[in-house]
Amino acid sequence: MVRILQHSHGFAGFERALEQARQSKREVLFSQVTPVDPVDPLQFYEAGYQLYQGERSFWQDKSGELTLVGIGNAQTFTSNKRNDRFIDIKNQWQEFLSSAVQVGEKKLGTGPILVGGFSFDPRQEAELEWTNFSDAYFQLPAFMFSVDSDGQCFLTTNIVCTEFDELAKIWDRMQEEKEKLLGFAEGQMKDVKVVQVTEIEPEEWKQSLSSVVERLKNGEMEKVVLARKILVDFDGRKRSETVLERLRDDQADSFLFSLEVLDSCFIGATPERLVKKSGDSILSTCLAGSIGRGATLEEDQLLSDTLLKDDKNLHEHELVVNMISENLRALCQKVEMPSEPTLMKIRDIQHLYTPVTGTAKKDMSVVDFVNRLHPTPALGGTPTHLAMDVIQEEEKMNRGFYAAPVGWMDAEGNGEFAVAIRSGLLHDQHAYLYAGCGVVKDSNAESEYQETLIKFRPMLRAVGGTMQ
Ligand SMILES: C=C(O[C@@H]1C=C(C(=O)O)C=C[C@H]1O)C(=O)O
Ligand SMILES: [Mg+2]
Repeated sequence: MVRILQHSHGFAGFERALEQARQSKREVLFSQVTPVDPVDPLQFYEAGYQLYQGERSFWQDKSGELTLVGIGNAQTFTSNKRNDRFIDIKNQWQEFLSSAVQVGEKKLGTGPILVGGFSFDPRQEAELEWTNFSDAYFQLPAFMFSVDSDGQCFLTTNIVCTEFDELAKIWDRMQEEKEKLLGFAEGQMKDVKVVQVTEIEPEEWKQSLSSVVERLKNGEMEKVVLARKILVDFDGRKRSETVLERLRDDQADSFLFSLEVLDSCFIGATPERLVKKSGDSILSTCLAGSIGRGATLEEDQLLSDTLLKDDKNLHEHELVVNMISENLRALCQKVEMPSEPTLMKIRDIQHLYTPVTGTAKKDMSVVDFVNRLHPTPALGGTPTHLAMDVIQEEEKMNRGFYAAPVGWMDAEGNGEFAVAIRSGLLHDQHAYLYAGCGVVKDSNAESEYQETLIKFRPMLRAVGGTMQ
């Protein structure tokens, strides 16, 4: 566990961490939390552009309880351990923290925190656009700006000390950097233009979907989520802050995230929580079954009523509820949920929604929950392993981190992960956007295709593109 020196002055703690690194000849994390004046988190993100492009992260939960902006890599954690990628990251993190020294206030959402995500299915081979991402990628930011639910702001500075470090130099440099980042004045950003939006083989995708429907009718399995991608070309490199800004304006009640890895950025605004853990309380979400929004209140209400009674959508949804509740029961003492779904309405779409709460058994980390829950039938299918094989066979693409867990975790195993849908990857002068839908035996290729068009909308709008 992290040693917390509550009353110690920052520099004293830093000296101590360095001394420890020298003695043990190992890396020792020094982590300092200081309260800071409020600034716009996106402004802080933008402040890191010049020096830390490719090493930035952004997270904002859907209830606005916590915003995290990470700038600069104090350390990255990756894994190529395929199905063991969750446990591998958890173990690396615990091992890394065993010697850490922390000074300053200890509040949830501050201190040593990893921000990142996992791949959807490690069997998929990395296509060009995903080569920067391994089976798991997490950033321990050098500078992390946190905003809590009261709007209080904190800056965590993380320094990984080694036996060779020169104490005074590093300390001074970090203090200077910190001041620069916090004092950054927003500049005028030149935005790039969309040149072209291309759907990738939509007809083939529909055919493939129809063939899966046949297999579902034969009873081979119950549900498979099939996804596809579209390609957006720009006349230059699209900056992630412009996308985040648009997403924050349009999709404020979603989880907003960005994860820069070298010259790529995985970014999105997802309504779907996988799991949140704070102390022993657990929150998860079943989200599946969709219909569009109406142009008028009456039309919208009509669509809502239709969705709440639609057997095909209720079936899609029920499979998710069954899987999530069953798996949470294995890790919780108590699990509770309403017996009927309600609606989650967001700007372009409405979904069937069932929140699930639980009380975690002892000594669990949020990663243990992620490990157990991913992939849920909201993004994989039922039964899971058969659905994953069908996805692998039928989808002519690599999902990368799309539809996979993205979020954060702290030293005590608290954290939150969302399911990274309504998302895309910025790379070179392109954005690759992803959307999928739950296919069951009553699915129809054309209407599932239409459902993906709606799901592409928020990201397409955020990158400045249009379709049709
Ligand atoms: C697969 C996506 O969304 C999932 C599929 C849904 C559906 O088919 O009804 C609804 C919500 C999500 O669980 C996506 O947005 O890409
Ligand atoms: Mg659906």
